[in-house]
Amino acid sequence: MTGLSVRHRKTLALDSVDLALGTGVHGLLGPNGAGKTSLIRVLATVARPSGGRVEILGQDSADRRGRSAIRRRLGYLPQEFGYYPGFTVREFVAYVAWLKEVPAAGVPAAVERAVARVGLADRIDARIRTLSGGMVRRVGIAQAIVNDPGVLLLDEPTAGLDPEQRVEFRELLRELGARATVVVSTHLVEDVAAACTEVALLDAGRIAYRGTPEALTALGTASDGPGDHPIERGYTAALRAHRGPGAGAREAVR
Ligand SMILES: Nc1ncnc2c1ncn2[C@@H]1O[C@H](COP(=O)(O)OP(=O)(O)OP(=O)(O)O)[C@@H](O)[C@H]1O
Repeated sequence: MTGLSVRHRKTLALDSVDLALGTGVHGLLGPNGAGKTSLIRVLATVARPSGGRVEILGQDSADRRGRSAIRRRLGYLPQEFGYYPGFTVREFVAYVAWLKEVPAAGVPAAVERAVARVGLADRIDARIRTLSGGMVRRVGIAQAIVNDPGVLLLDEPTAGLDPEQRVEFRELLRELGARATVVVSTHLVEDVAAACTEVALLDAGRIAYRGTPEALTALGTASDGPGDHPIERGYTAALRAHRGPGAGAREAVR
């Protein structure tokens, strides 16, 4: 994306962001209101930017045909994930497969594979309304991966997952990131440290930091800022450097 801006009435949620994302798992970090959801919604083609250009999988998202092509190859788990409570897991994930134009003959196997990958094979014929919050979140992840997406966008996917499920989910992220471009917005820096190949830190609609989780951790090791874990200290150090005046700020940005 180049020069990407998103405005909500008077709020500039994204301010001319340039970002290129390739295969791998990209952790999108930032304080509340930094613009993470606004960025993911534009990448998911559910929101139009106010300015700038977005190219996804070689297609221009400003172009109607480009958007249709992108949507077939995209997986998206929104922060507020809408589903039909009366559907079974199998019915719901199959419905999304159909929306994504997965060839009909391949749908049953694709659904079973996606549901198994999130550890819900034994609940595949349960109605979604009978599942726990964490299980519903996993249904959300299953629907996002059913079309074997080239770009997978997950907005706070680990919210509501218990620690064991989070560990399993990180493993799944690493697997998915081997072949796809995965963007994960999260407040949990441990998830980033464990599963991401790259980090983008947003602050007030701008990129405050880009680097590997290891580099962010190293920034934390060198800082005496707040945080219980070096990557948390790296997060606060990068934010402070971005916000503060002087040469230090520029150094931390790049
Ligand atoms: N529909 C909307 N109408 C007005 N302002 C909005 C709307 N959606 C987002 N905003 C504003 O845009 C800015 C960016 O919001 P966004 O939801 O993208 O941030 P975020 O990084 O995802 O935050 P969080 O971590 O709290 O989910 C915030 O200032 C928010 O108040």
